[in-house]
This record gives sequence, structure tokens and C-alpha cells, in this order.
Amino acid sequence: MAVASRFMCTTLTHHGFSSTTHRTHLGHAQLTLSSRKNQIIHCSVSASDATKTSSVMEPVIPWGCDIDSVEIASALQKWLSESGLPPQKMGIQRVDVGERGLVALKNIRKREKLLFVPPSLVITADSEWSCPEAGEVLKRNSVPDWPFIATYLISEASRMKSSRWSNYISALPRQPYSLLYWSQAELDRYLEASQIRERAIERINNVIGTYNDLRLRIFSKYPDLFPEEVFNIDSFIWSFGILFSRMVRLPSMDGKVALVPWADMLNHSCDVGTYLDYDKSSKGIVFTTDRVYQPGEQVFISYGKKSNGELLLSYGFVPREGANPSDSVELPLSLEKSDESYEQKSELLKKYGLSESQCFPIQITGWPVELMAYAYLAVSPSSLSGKFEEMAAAASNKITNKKDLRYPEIEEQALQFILDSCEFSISKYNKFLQVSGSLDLDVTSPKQLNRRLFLKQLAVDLSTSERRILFRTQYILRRRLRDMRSGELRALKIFDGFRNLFQ
Ligand SMILES: C[S@@+](CC[C@H](N)C(=O)[O-])C[C@H]1O[C@@H](n2cnc3c(N)ncnc32)[C@H](O)[C@@H]1O
Repeated sequence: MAVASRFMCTTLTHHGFSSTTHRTHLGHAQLTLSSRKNQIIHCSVSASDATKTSSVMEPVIPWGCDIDSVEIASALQKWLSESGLPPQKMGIQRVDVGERGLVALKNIRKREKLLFVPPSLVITADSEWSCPEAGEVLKRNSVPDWPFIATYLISEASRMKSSRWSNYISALPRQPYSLLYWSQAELDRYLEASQIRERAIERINNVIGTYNDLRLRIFSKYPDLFPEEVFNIDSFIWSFGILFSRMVRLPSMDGKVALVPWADMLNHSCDVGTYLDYDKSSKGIVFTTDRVYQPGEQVFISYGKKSNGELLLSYGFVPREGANPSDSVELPLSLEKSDESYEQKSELLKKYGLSESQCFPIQITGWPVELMAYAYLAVSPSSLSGKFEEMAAAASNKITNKKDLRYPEIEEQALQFILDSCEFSISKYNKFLQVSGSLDLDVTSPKQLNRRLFLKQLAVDLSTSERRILFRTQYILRRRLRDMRSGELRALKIFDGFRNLFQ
């Protein structure tokens, strides 16, 4: 479950969609939903239709189950055992973290190999289609793995009992917790302060773009194989939601992406570092525990070193405050329009694939050298124009040796610039956290109220954790500036002392 961020980079770029890189450009993304015949597609992410956001997003998919259904999950367990899954030391149960999860039935040791899901029970781009002609058409059109598996899942789901995956698909959530199901108004209202809002919009646009591309290039040409009642934006939002929250990349199979029934019942913990992979010796998907479990304890894996925002984006949850050592926040930095070298600096940034408004990740432990380079460029006077190119290159990840990057004459201004940017971001989080206290109750049903409370809680948790990193960054910056300034003051006093002596 550690592959979502690669999705945009590896599978969609050849269609011309923007790719998600660690550093993100701050351009305002557009949610375009216009469909064939220029109508607005009626879908769960009808972000352009803000009025719909006051209603609850009802699942529109006829397959899958309630997100916490363990009864159906038990049927899955039975089918898997009959289909070749060896006896397991874990069982599916309702759990405190993650609703359903795998719980130890026996003592589990540290460094024990668990699971052993055979390749025959794994869904990949090589899986056999119930309708082989549909698969052939996608292959002929060189559809990349993500959209290929998304279409495969819909195709199999639509066959209900006649698909060999019917027990698996029945146990998948009918509406995965995913930002794909948030409307534009919900993203605006709840994620106003966080850069994750931009990432979510970008992701929604990519999914919609992928669907539109498949529809235009393939589905519309083969309506018998891909009828619109089945292959529509609703089913694609569902299948991509499933892939984002459940697909794994298997390092030992050259990074092949796969849905692994049973293994995808494992929830994430920031306290473990173990992940799923193909084990060549036992010829199955396994993971090796990095702690002991007593019977009754939930067993966890790691979905990867992701920030809280990334976990929300792909999996729809935010870890407890301070629990995630990989947490980071995107800090937006911008060139001043009034800067006399604005044009020259923007041109150079463009040359290195950057923009005049750029986000950089900050962790609780510090910030990357690229951010510092960008700050140097932003505060540099025109007298340093000879260094602009060097700074712009260092702000990108195009050059490797950035260790010696220092411009003492403008270091103080650069640190102050980062501090001001932190303060600006913090003020946005403060504003959101203040108003979030007064919940808008203009809802007509308990279901709507529940959804609002749920989304708001996620947003509050995300904002609190992102603000915490910025507070820490502020503290470090203030201390450095204070040391720097007191050092200067001391130097000045010594100089003054000498001057007095010679007067
Ligand atoms: C791979 S599935 C895990 C199985 C899932 N709990 C189920 O019942 O189908 C990933 C989903 O589980 C939930 N999840 C996983 N780890 C979690 C955690 N630490 N806290 C809250 N929810 C979690 C999220 O809804 C996520 O989208």
C-alpha cells in the first residue's frame, strides 16, 4: 500500500497530465468534469457543483460492502482458504484502528514471516479477464498498469458472482475513505490551510482525465465491451479509490503493482517498518514482523514513510498527533513581484523546472537544502545576479553537490524570509482551527452531520500536525537568527570598543 504517489508519475504522464513531484507548484488546479455531449458528469466528485456538497455522498456503486462489514470479510476468508491460502496466524476482526483489520490468533514472534498469499490469489496487470476481449483491447492500446487494473476491477465487479474475484470484491468498501469522494466545497472548507488540498484537486483531475482519455480512445469505440452504465466516472472514482488505498508495489517483482486479497486487510502503523513483498523462496506475498504480537492484538504493516497529508490523500486517515516520524508539511514560498530581478529569477527557475511559487517539504527535524537555495534566490539583491543561476539550480534537484551552498552576506535575510513564510502559513492554520470550532449545523440528517464531523476531525488533525511542524521550524529559525544577530552585535561592540580606544 505504498504506491499511490507513484501513480501520477509513472502511469499518466504519457497522456500529458501533470505529474506529482515532491516539490509542488502552486498553480490553482481546475476540476473539470465536462463529459461527452458537453454535459456535466453526474459523479461523486462533482466539485464544480458546489451546491451538491451539502448533501451526503451516497455510494452509487452496486458492489462492495459497508466499510466496517466483518461478516462479508469472513466469507472472503473462507473463500481464500478454499482457493489456496494456507492456514494463517491472523483473522479478520473489527478493530479500534482502521475499522476492520488482521488480529493475531496466536503468539507471533519478531522476524516471523506471515501471510503467504500465493500469486494465483493476487490481482496484477497479468491477471486473466472474465471477458478476455476487453483485456486484449486495453493491451493493444498500451494502457498503463494503474488504469488497466482500475478497468479490470470494474469489469470483474460488474460480473458479480461469475467473476472469480466476487468474494474479494464483495468485501471491498463500497465507498473507500478517500479524498476522491470530497467535493470541491469540502476540500475548500476543510483543507483551506493545507497544501494537500491542491494535491487532492490534482489527483481528482488526474483520475477524471484518465477516465475521459479511456472513454474517448477506447470505451466509446467498443461500447459492447465497455458499456457506459458500468464504465463511468462513478465506477472509476471507486476503483481508483480502492487502488490508492490498497494497491501495493512489490520490490522483489521489479516494482510490479498488485492487489493482494487478505494482505490488504492489514492496517498501517507508524511504529512498524515492515512491508509486503514477494518472497522468492516461499513463492508468495509475505511480510516479516518487526515486533511481537500477543493473541488478540492487531497486526500492522507500514504503508511507507508518508506524511500525514499523504496518508490522508491516499488512505483517508490521519495518524495521532506526533505519532508519525515521517510527517512533513509543504511550505509555500514565492518570489516578490516587486523584486527588481523578478523576471530574471523567474526565467532561471523555469529553466530548472521550478516556478515563482513553489512548495518545499519541511520535517520536524529541518528543511531541505533546496528550500534554503530558493530562499537565497528570493532575497538576493541584483548585485548578486552572477549567483542567481547557481541558486536556482540548487533549488531544483538537478545538481547533486549542494553541501557548500552558503551565501553569508544574505543568510540572515534568507532565514527571515523562511520565517515570514512559516508565519503566513501558521496564520492560515490558526484561522481554520479557530473557525472549525463553530461547526455549521445547516444539515438535515444525522448522516450529513456525521460526515461533516468526520471530515472536520480529519482536517483538524491534519492542520494541527502540519502547524506543529511549522511551530518547530519557527523555533529553530528564531534561535538561529538570534544567535546570528547576537554574534553581529558582539562583533559590533568589539569594533566600537576598538574605535573608542583609538579616538
Ligand atoms: C489496505 S486497507 C486496510 C483494511 C481496511 N481497514 C478494511 O477494512 O478494508 C486501507 C484502509 O484501512 C484504513 N486504515 C489503515 N490504517 C489505518 C490507521 N492507522 N488508522 C485509521 N485507518 C486506517 C483506511 O481506511 C485505509 O484506507
